[in-house]
Amino acid sequence: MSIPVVDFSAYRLSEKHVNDEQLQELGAELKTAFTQVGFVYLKNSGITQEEVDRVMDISKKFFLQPDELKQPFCRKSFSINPNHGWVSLETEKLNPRRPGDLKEAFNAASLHPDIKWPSSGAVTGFQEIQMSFFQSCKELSLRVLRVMALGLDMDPDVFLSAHRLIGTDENGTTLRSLYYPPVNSEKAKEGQLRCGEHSDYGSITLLFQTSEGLQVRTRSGEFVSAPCIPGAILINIADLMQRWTSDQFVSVIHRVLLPPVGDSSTRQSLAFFVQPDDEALITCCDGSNKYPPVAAGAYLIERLSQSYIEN
Ligand SMILES: O=C(O)CCC(=O)C(=O)O
Ligand SMILES: [Fe+2]
Repeated sequence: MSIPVVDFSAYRLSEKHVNDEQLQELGAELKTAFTQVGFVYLKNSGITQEEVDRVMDISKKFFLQPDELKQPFCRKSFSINPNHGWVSLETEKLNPRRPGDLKEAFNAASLHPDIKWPSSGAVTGFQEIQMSFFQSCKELSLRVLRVMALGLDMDPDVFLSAHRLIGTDENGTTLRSLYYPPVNSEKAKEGQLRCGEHSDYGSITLLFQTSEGLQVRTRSGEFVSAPCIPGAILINIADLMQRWTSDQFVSVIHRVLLPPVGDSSTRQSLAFFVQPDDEALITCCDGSNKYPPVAAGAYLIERLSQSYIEN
Protein backbone atom coordinates (compact mmCIF):
# COMPACT_ATOMS: atom_id res chain seq x y z
CA MET A 1 0.00 0.00 0.00
CA SER A 2 1.28 3.46 -0.75
CA ILE A 3 -0.41 6.75 -0.07
CA PRO A 4 -1.34 8.53 -3.33
CA VAL A 5 -0.13 12.05 -4.07
CA VAL A 6 -2.70 14.42 -5.58
CA ASP A 7 -1.78 17.74 -7.19
CA PHE A 8 -4.38 20.28 -6.03
CA SER A 9 -3.05 23.20 -8.16
CA ALA A 10 -6.29 23.59 -10.10
CA TYR A 11 -8.23 24.36 -6.90
CA ARG A 12 -5.40 25.67 -4.72
CA LEU A 13 -6.30 28.34 -2.14
CA SER A 14 -5.53 31.40 -4.26
CA GLU A 15 -7.20 29.94 -7.38
CA LYS A 16 -10.47 31.69 -8.20
CA HIS A 17 -11.29 30.02 -11.49
CA VAL A 18 -11.63 26.32 -11.66
CA ASN A 19 -13.61 24.50 -14.29
CA ASP A 20 -15.94 21.54 -13.82
CA GLU A 21 -13.67 19.20 -15.63
CA GLN A 22 -10.75 19.95 -13.32
CA LEU A 23 -12.98 19.54 -10.27
CA GLN A 24 -14.30 16.21 -11.55
CA GLU A 25 -10.78 14.99 -12.09
CA LEU A 26 -9.68 16.00 -8.60
CA GLY A 27 -12.84 14.37 -7.22
CA ALA A 28 -11.97 11.11 -8.94
CA GLU A 29 -8.43 11.19 -7.58
CA LEU A 30 -9.55 11.89 -4.01
CA LYS A 31 -12.20 9.20 -4.29
CA THR A 32 -9.61 6.60 -5.25
CA ALA A 33 -7.34 7.62 -2.38
CA PHE A 34 -10.06 7.81 0.26
CA THR A 35 -11.85 4.59 -0.70
CA GLN A 36 -8.69 2.53 -1.05
CA VAL A 37 -6.24 3.98 1.47
CA GLY A 38 -8.03 6.60 3.60
CA PHE A 39 -5.01 8.91 3.30
CA VAL A 40 -3.71 11.22 0.58
CA TYR A 41 -0.80 13.63 0.17
CA LEU A 42 -2.06 16.91 -1.23
CA LYS A 43 0.56 18.99 -2.99
CA ASN A 44 0.20 22.56 -4.28
CA SER A 45 -2.63 23.26 -1.83
CA GLY A 46 -1.86 26.96 -1.61
CA ILE A 47 -0.82 26.79 2.06
CA THR A 48 2.81 27.92 2.04
CA GLN A 49 5.75 26.33 3.82
CA GLU A 50 6.43 29.73 5.47
CA GLU A 51 3.00 29.68 7.08
CA VAL A 52 3.55 26.14 8.36
CA ASP A 53 7.03 27.00 9.67
CA ARG A 54 5.69 30.03 11.52
CA VAL A 55 3.16 27.92 13.40
CA MET A 56 5.69 25.18 14.09
CA ASP A 57 8.21 27.73 15.44
CA ILE A 58 5.86 29.59 17.75
CA SER A 59 4.31 26.34 18.98
CA LYS A 60 7.73 24.92 19.81
CA LYS A 61 8.57 28.07 21.78
CA PHE A 62 5.38 27.58 23.77
CA PHE A 63 6.12 23.92 24.52
CA LEU A 64 9.73 24.59 25.56
CA GLN A 65 8.59 26.87 28.38
CA PRO A 66 8.43 25.46 31.92
CA ASP A 67 5.12 23.79 32.79
CA GLU A 68 4.20 26.59 35.26
CA LEU A 69 3.94 29.00 32.33
CA LYS A 70 1.76 26.61 30.32
CA GLN A 71 -0.52 25.63 33.20
CA PRO A 72 -2.75 28.76 32.99
CA PHE A 73 -3.69 27.67 29.46
CA CYS A 74 -4.53 24.10 30.41
CA ARG A 75 -7.29 22.28 28.51
CA LYS A 76 -10.56 22.26 30.47
CA SER A 77 -9.87 25.63 32.06
CA PHE A 78 -11.90 27.53 29.44
CA SER A 79 -15.62 27.38 30.08
CA ILE A 80 -16.45 28.62 26.57
CA ASN A 81 -14.81 25.59 25.00
CA PRO A 82 -13.68 22.64 27.13
CA ASN A 83 -11.39 21.23 24.44
CA HIS A 84 -9.35 24.41 24.04
CA GLY A 85 -5.88 24.68 25.55
CA TRP A 86 -2.69 22.90 26.57
CA VAL A 87 -2.53 19.15 27.11
CA SER A 88 0.45 18.07 29.23
CA LEU A 89 2.68 15.02 28.74
CA GLU A 90 0.96 11.61 29.26
CA THR A 91 -2.47 13.18 29.78
CA GLU A 92 -4.13 11.80 26.68
CA LYS A 93 -4.28 8.15 25.65
CA LEU A 94 -5.28 7.84 22.04
CA ASN A 95 -5.17 4.09 22.61
CA PRO A 96 -6.81 3.67 26.04
CA ARG A 97 -5.13 0.26 26.49
CA ARG A 98 -1.69 1.89 26.59
CA PRO A 99 -0.10 4.31 29.09
CA GLY A 100 -0.53 8.05 28.39
CA ASP A 101 0.97 9.31 25.13
CA LEU A 102 4.48 10.83 25.35
CA LYS A 103 3.41 14.09 23.76
CA GLU A 104 2.22 17.56 24.58
CA ALA A 105 -0.43 19.40 22.60
CA PHE A 106 -2.03 22.79 22.26
CA ASN A 107 -5.60 22.73 20.98
CA ALA A 108 -6.68 25.94 19.29
CA ALA A 109 -10.36 25.02 19.49
CA SER A 110 -11.95 28.39 20.18
CA LEU A 111 -11.45 31.71 18.45
CA HIS A 112 -13.82 33.45 20.87
CA PRO A 113 -12.58 36.93 21.83
CA ASP A 114 -12.86 36.14 25.56
CA ILE A 115 -10.25 33.36 25.37
CA LYS A 116 -6.94 34.27 26.97
CA TRP A 117 -3.97 33.20 24.85
CA PRO A 118 -0.27 32.80 25.67
CA SER A 119 1.27 36.17 24.83
CA SER A 120 4.35 36.92 26.88
CA GLY A 121 8.03 36.99 25.88
CA ALA A 122 8.98 33.95 23.81
CA VAL A 123 5.47 33.45 22.47
CA THR A 124 4.63 36.94 21.25
CA GLY A 125 2.31 36.59 18.22
CA PHE A 126 1.11 33.11 19.24
CA GLN A 127 -2.61 33.93 18.97
CA GLU A 128 -2.38 35.77 15.66
CA ILE A 129 -0.24 33.03 14.09
CA GLN A 130 -2.52 30.22 15.29
CA MET A 131 -5.69 32.02 14.23
CA SER A 132 -4.42 32.92 10.82
CA PHE A 133 -3.30 29.33 10.16
CA PHE A 134 -6.67 28.10 11.41
CA GLN A 135 -8.36 30.23 8.74
CA SER A 136 -6.10 28.95 5.94
CA CYS A 137 -6.73 25.36 6.99
CA LYS A 138 -10.46 26.04 7.16
CA GLU A 139 -10.55 27.45 3.61
CA LEU A 140 -8.59 24.54 2.22
CA SER A 141 -10.73 22.00 4.08
CA LEU A 142 -13.90 23.46 2.60
CA ARG A 143 -12.42 23.08 -0.87
CA VAL A 144 -11.45 19.49 -0.16
CA LEU A 145 -14.92 18.65 1.23
CA ARG A 146 -16.50 20.04 -1.90
CA VAL A 147 -14.26 17.97 -4.17
CA MET A 148 -14.92 14.88 -2.04
CA ALA A 149 -18.67 15.23 -2.59
CA LEU A 150 -18.16 15.62 -6.34
CA GLY A 151 -15.99 12.48 -6.32
CA LEU A 152 -18.97 10.57 -4.94
CA ASP A 153 -21.31 12.10 -7.57
CA MET A 154 -23.23 13.89 -4.87
CA ASP A 155 -24.45 17.44 -4.41
CA PRO A 156 -21.20 19.44 -3.95
CA ASP A 157 -22.70 21.00 -0.80
CA VAL A 158 -23.61 17.75 0.93
CA PHE A 159 -20.65 17.95 3.34
CA LEU A 160 -20.20 21.72 3.23
CA SER A 161 -23.71 22.40 4.47
CA ALA A 162 -22.78 20.66 7.73
CA HIS A 163 -19.56 22.69 8.11
CA ARG A 164 -20.92 26.23 8.17
CA LEU A 165 -19.78 27.09 11.69
CA ILE A 166 -16.09 26.18 11.64
CA GLY A 167 -14.26 28.69 13.83
CA THR A 168 -17.22 29.23 16.19
CA ASP A 169 -17.96 27.47 19.48
CA GLU A 170 -20.83 25.60 17.81
CA ASN A 171 -18.34 23.56 15.83
CA GLY A 172 -15.55 21.36 17.24
CA THR A 173 -12.94 21.92 14.51
CA THR A 174 -9.52 22.24 16.17
CA LEU A 175 -6.02 23.21 15.13
CA ARG A 176 -3.77 21.06 17.29
CA SER A 177 -0.04 21.65 17.63
CA LEU A 178 1.79 18.55 18.81
CA TYR A 179 5.23 18.28 20.39
CA TYR A 180 6.95 14.99 21.14
CA PRO A 181 9.93 15.65 23.44
CA PRO A 182 13.12 13.53 23.44
CA VAL A 183 12.43 10.08 24.89
CA ASN A 184 14.55 8.38 27.54
CA SER A 185 13.79 4.75 26.66
CA GLU A 186 14.73 3.55 30.15
CA LYS A 187 12.07 5.76 31.69
CA ALA A 188 9.32 4.97 29.19
CA LYS A 189 6.56 2.71 30.54
CA GLU A 190 5.81 -0.72 29.14
CA GLY A 191 3.82 -0.32 25.91
CA GLN A 192 4.04 3.46 25.94
CA LEU A 193 4.06 5.26 22.56
CA ARG A 194 4.36 8.82 21.37
CA CYS A 195 0.82 8.53 20.07
CA GLY A 196 -1.25 5.37 20.55
CA GLU A 197 -3.16 3.59 17.81
CA HIS A 198 -6.36 5.45 16.94
CA SER A 199 -8.54 6.77 14.15
CA ASP A 200 -9.58 10.42 14.12
CA TYR A 201 -13.08 11.44 15.15
CA GLY A 202 -14.48 14.02 12.76
CA SER A 203 -14.75 14.44 9.00
CA ILE A 204 -11.19 14.89 7.74
CA THR A 205 -7.78 15.73 9.25
CA LEU A 206 -5.05 17.85 7.65
CA LEU A 207 -1.63 16.85 8.99
CA PHE A 208 1.58 18.84 8.65
CA GLN A 209 4.74 17.06 9.78
CA THR A 210 8.44 17.82 9.64
CA SER A 211 9.97 14.44 10.42
CA GLU A 212 9.40 10.72 10.20
CA GLY A 213 7.44 8.78 12.79
CA LEU A 214 3.84 8.48 11.69
CA GLN A 215 2.64 5.00 10.77
CA VAL A 216 -0.60 4.01 9.06
CA ARG A 217 -2.26 0.59 9.32
CA THR A 218 -2.89 -1.19 6.05
CA ARG A 219 -5.83 -3.46 5.27
CA SER A 220 -3.70 -6.49 6.01
CA GLY A 221 -3.01 -5.14 9.51
CA GLU A 222 0.65 -4.16 9.27
CA PHE A 223 1.83 -0.61 9.92
CA VAL A 224 3.69 1.28 7.20
CA SER A 225 5.34 4.64 7.57
CA ALA A 226 3.76 7.79 6.19
CA PRO A 227 6.88 9.83 5.51
CA CYS A 228 7.08 13.57 5.43
CA ILE A 229 6.88 14.85 1.83
CA PRO A 230 8.12 18.45 1.84
CA GLY A 231 5.37 20.83 0.82
CA ALA A 232 2.64 18.18 0.84
CA ILE A 233 -0.16 17.96 3.38
CA LEU A 234 -1.30 14.56 4.56
CA ILE A 235 -5.09 14.37 4.62
CA ASN A 236 -7.04 11.49 6.11
CA ILE A 237 -10.63 10.42 6.51
CA ALA A 238 -11.94 10.41 10.09
CA ASP A 239 -14.67 8.29 11.67
CA LEU A 240 -17.71 10.52 11.16
CA MET A 241 -16.90 10.77 7.45
CA GLN A 242 -16.66 7.00 7.21
CA ARG A 243 -20.15 6.72 8.79
CA TRP A 244 -21.49 9.49 6.61
CA THR A 245 -20.34 7.72 3.45
CA SER A 246 -21.49 4.27 4.65
CA ASP A 247 -17.90 3.03 4.70
CA GLN A 248 -17.09 4.16 1.15
CA PHE A 249 -14.38 6.44 2.51
CA VAL A 250 -12.25 4.66 5.09
CA SER A 251 -10.98 6.02 8.39
CA VAL A 252 -7.72 4.29 9.08
CA ILE A 253 -5.82 3.56 12.31
CA HIS A 254 -2.49 5.34 12.74
CA ARG A 255 0.11 5.88 15.47
CA VAL A 256 3.51 7.37 16.29
CA LEU A 257 6.06 4.95 17.79
CA LEU A 258 8.86 5.88 20.18
CA PRO A 259 12.14 6.77 18.44
CA PRO A 260 14.82 4.03 18.38
CA VAL A 261 16.79 3.61 21.65
CA GLY A 262 19.51 6.26 21.86
CA ASP A 263 17.78 8.59 19.37
CA SER A 264 17.04 11.80 21.27
CA SER A 265 15.25 13.61 18.46
CA THR A 266 11.97 15.42 18.94
CA ARG A 267 8.94 15.41 16.67
CA GLN A 268 6.49 18.13 15.86
CA SER A 269 3.28 18.08 13.87
CA LEU A 270 0.18 20.18 13.30
CA ALA A 271 -3.19 18.49 12.95
CA PHE A 272 -6.27 20.38 11.75
CA PHE A 273 -9.20 18.23 12.82
CA VAL A 274 -12.22 19.15 10.73
CA GLN A 275 -15.45 18.46 12.55
CA PRO A 276 -19.07 18.99 11.38
CA ASP A 277 -21.20 21.56 13.21
CA ASP A 278 -22.32 20.35 16.66
CA GLU A 279 -25.97 20.26 15.67
CA ALA A 280 -25.38 18.54 12.33
CA LEU A 281 -27.01 15.14 12.19
CA ILE A 282 -24.71 12.73 10.39
CA THR A 283 -26.80 10.30 8.37
CA CYS A 284 -25.55 7.78 5.80
CA CYS A 285 -25.54 9.75 2.55
CA ASP A 286 -26.49 6.73 0.43
CA GLY A 287 -29.84 6.61 2.20
CA SER A 288 -28.97 3.33 3.93
CA ASN A 289 -29.33 2.67 7.65
CA LYS A 290 -25.88 1.23 8.04
CA TYR A 291 -25.27 3.58 10.98
CA PRO A 292 -27.91 5.39 13.01
CA PRO A 293 -27.90 9.19 12.69
CA VAL A 294 -25.67 10.87 15.25
CA ALA A 295 -25.22 14.54 16.20
CA ALA A 296 -21.63 15.54 15.49
CA GLY A 297 -21.18 17.51 18.75
CA ALA A 298 -22.41 14.70 21.01
CA TYR A 299 -20.27 12.21 19.11
CA LEU A 300 -17.16 14.34 19.60
CA ILE A 301 -17.76 14.74 23.35
CA GLU A 302 -18.10 10.97 23.72
CA ARG A 303 -14.91 10.24 21.77
CA LEU A 304 -12.89 12.88 23.63
CA SER A 305 -14.01 11.52 26.99
CA GLN A 306 -12.72 8.07 26.03
CA SER A 307 -9.21 9.30 25.29
CA TYR A 308 -8.86 11.14 28.58
CA ILE A 309 -9.85 8.23 30.84
CA GLU A 310 -7.98 8.29 34.17
CA ASN A 311 -5.58 5.47 34.97
O1 LIG B 1 1.88 13.55 15.24
C1 LIG B 1 1.28 12.95 14.37
O2 LIG B 1 1.70 12.92 13.24
C2 LIG B 1 0.02 12.18 14.65
C3 LIG B 1 -1.02 12.93 15.39
C4 LIG B 1 -2.35 12.27 15.33
O3 LIG B 1 -2.57 11.32 14.65
C5 LIG B 1 -3.46 12.85 16.10
O4 LIG B 1 -3.21 13.69 16.99
O5 LIG B 1 -4.62 12.46 15.85
FE1 LIG C 1 -4.72 11.03 14.42
